[in-house]
Amino acid sequence: MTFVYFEKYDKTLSGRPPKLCSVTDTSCIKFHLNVQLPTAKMMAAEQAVHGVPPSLSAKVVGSFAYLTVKDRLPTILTKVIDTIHRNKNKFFEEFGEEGVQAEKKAISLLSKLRNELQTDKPVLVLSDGLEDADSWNQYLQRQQSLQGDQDSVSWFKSPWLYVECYMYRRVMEALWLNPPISDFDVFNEGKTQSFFESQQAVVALCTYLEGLRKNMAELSENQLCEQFNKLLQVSLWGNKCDLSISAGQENSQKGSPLDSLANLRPFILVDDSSLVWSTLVSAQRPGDSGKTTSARVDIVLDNAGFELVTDLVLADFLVSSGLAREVCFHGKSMPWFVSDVTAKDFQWTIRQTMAANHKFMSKSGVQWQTYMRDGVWSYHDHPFWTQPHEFCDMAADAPELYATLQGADLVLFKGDLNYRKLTGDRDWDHTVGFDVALRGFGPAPLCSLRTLKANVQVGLQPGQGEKLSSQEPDWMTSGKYAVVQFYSPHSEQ
Ligand SMILES: O=P(O)(O)OC[C@@]1(O)O[C@H](CO)[C@@H](O)[C@@H]1O
Ligand SMILES: [Mn+2]
Repeated sequence: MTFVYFEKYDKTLSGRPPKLCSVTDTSCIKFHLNVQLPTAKMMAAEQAVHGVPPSLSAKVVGSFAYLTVKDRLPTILTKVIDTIHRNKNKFFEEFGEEGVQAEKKAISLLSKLRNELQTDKPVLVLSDGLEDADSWNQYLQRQQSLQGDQDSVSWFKSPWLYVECYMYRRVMEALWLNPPISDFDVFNEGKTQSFFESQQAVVALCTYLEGLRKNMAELSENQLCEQFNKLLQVSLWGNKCDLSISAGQENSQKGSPLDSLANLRPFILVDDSSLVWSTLVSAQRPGDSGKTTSARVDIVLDNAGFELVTDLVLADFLVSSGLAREVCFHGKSMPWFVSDVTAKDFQWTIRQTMAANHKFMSKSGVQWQTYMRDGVWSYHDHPFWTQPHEFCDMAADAPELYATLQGADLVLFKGDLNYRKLTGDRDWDHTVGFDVALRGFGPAPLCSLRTLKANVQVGLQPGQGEKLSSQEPDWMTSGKYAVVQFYSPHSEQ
């Protein structure tokens, strides 16, 4: 099991994570603040108390969590501050002096936040009166009782998943407390840029989709399955293009994504796509009027820009092939992890696709708008997706969302953050089963489509993780590897 990695001292704030070296090479440890190295004994104690491995945390000096909290999160906050400042004139034009005052106050709150983070201050209660504030405050209490009263819940001492989500919620607070700029999306520029920079790839995908739509009726079941696998993999690798991992730096798709699939195949560490396919096929049932009914597929979205287009293309294929009768998209209700999809991004992407100066791209956009209008597609943004909970908490803490997902025949979870929440962002042994790591979460058959960008990975073959660790110490965080990992609650009955 990999517990601790140490960072070679590196002052650069390059987007990609710095090189990691193994636990045995302690010469390069850089101590930060008063962070204590947890011993194997401490970790074992936590596991004994909670019955599960400990949460990944910045308290493990040199770990990816530590590097993220120490370097990447402050960089993201600095960019947020810079973006707000650069938009000062726009705020003045729109709202006059009030807009400029709001800009100043928001920046001052964000600088304070960055300082709290960098000096490992206690996590503060939220008092902005937003709908979800109570739930965040209850979660803070929960963390405090899990941690014991000795230390306050703080940026470097508490679970990484929690503090990282909390940072984005505090960015929301800084804007929300400052009308008239409350609904300014600080990450919007990066998301739209990622879309425009991927135009060539988007055109290639829409053109391919058009060809498929035309010939769909002639495809044999095998050919349909082959096309499904292709578009599933395009959506999988679309997850490489997120902006949070690169601290907001440009990260788009240039050439045709379909051409790279064969070369990328060896980097899929777990491929359960045949189980995803059989789930879709077995959801086809004879309906009342003699017509076959097919699956409802839910897609828990991750990033806007190119990744979202790959998801829409997959969803279009599912519906136009008849494999799905309905697709429900789940997105975020506030700007989140730099590049995640909000309702505005979702609508904007469809509108931009419609307005494109390319026949098949605009045709796809019109088709997607029609699916939305007719209710074949729908978009939902439950507040639970922007809370810090592990998904095993969903049934108790967001029962109505759990019930909604139970109505699906298949739920696709896109991206790394969703994987972290599915597995609780814990230091699992790599050979632990995905079903075990889900800890009871299973509203419906589900599949994670994720490129690896955080050091949690379960469901590998014995020795597979060790081999990768010895060859490429950053295999879990480089975005080079991916998984298509499936679980069905029905197969346990
Ligand atoms: O969910 P996504 O978009 O695939 O990735 C989000 C992400 O970049 O944010 C975190 C780093 O700050 C990592 O867990 C993860 O790699
Ligand atoms: Mn994301």
